[in-house]
Amino acid sequence: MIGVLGAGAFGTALAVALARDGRQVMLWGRNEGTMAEMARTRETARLPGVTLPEGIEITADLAHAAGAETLLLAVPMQTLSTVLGSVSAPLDGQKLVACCKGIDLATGEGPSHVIAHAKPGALPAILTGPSFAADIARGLPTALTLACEDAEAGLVLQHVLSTKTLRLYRSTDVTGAEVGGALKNVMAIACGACIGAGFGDSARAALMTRGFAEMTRLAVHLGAKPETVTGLSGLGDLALTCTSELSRNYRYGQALGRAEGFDPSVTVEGAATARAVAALAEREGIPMPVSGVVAALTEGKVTISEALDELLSRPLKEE
Ligand SMILES: NC(=O)C1=CN([C@@H]2O[C@H](COP(=O)(O)OP(=O)(O)OC[C@H]3O[C@@H](n4cnc5c(N)ncnc54)[C@H](O)[C@@H]3O)[C@@H](O)[C@H]2O)C=CC1
Ligand SMILES: O=C(CO)COP(=O)(O)O
Repeated sequence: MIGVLGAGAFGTALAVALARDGRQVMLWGRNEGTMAEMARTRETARLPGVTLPEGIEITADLAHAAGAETLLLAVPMQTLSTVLGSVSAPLDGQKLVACCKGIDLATGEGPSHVIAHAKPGALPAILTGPSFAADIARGLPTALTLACEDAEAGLVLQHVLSTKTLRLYRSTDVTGAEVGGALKNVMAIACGACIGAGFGDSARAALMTRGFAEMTRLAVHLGAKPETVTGLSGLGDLALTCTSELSRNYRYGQALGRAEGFDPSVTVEGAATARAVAALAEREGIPMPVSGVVAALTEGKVTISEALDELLSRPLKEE
């Protein structure tokens, strides 16, 4: 049995893909009324046009869902610690796969460390890479990274969670996979802002490349392998999110670039993560100029033209 905690777009899409491939899945969401409606209609507004297969048990009972041997944690990053704290069972020996992307603002940690602190007896892993929930739910071909420090558990998870259209590549470099997934959202905001402000495609390509350099610098500093950053979880997801209007982070950036408002109920992981990264970079003494500018932009501390000036006025250096 696979339990999915978080019945938003991504958790539901994963549940649909796994159930379609014959897995028994429990999908948990915190709102009883919403879950009852989902169970009745077998539909959700988060994934229009998608029918939830019968193999998905829909529940608002957290303790029940948390009993599954494998748990996919598909809640927003800044709520992960609270959600895990609401599960009273220790989850010892259970595989906890973080499906969220970001860095916890309160602790400066990625999802696997948040899991390790909340449930020290569990086996943490991360599922990350280029994939829009709508694509996964429609059964379109997708390739992701499944990273787990315990190689044996990683192998089991790779097989449990791969389907005919969802292809998982295995890694033991959890830090590298987490940093890639977290930073690509920050860079997507930067790229969206660049396009929204009319700075052009050449500027966006420069931001993606320098953003990738920042991603690599932080990941390697934290002990990751550089080749992980060039994989699906890093470069792959950066390429998708910085170039597609289907990305919420990119669209949020576009709104910033146009000095327009943005619906605060939409999940935009890169905003809080930019602030977490800026604090981490300062603490560790790592230059992360694009992340710093995105953090300042999202906090309203600089305008889009001040952000551009800040990046362009940096001392000239070697690539
Ligand atoms: N939507 C996508 O295409 C993808 C999303 N992700 C990641 O998945 C994570 C979740 O994103 P989405 O599902 O897209 O967001 P969403 O906004 O569609 O859904 C978030 C869900 O979390 C629930 N939630 C919020 N706060 C909660 C709390 N304190 N306790 C319990 N539940 C809570 C909401 O009710 C909602 O059902 C994010 O980290 C995102 O980066 C990863 C890959 C693709
Ligand atoms: O992570 C994603 C694609 O891999 C989804 O991106 P957004 O959260 O920006 O929509």
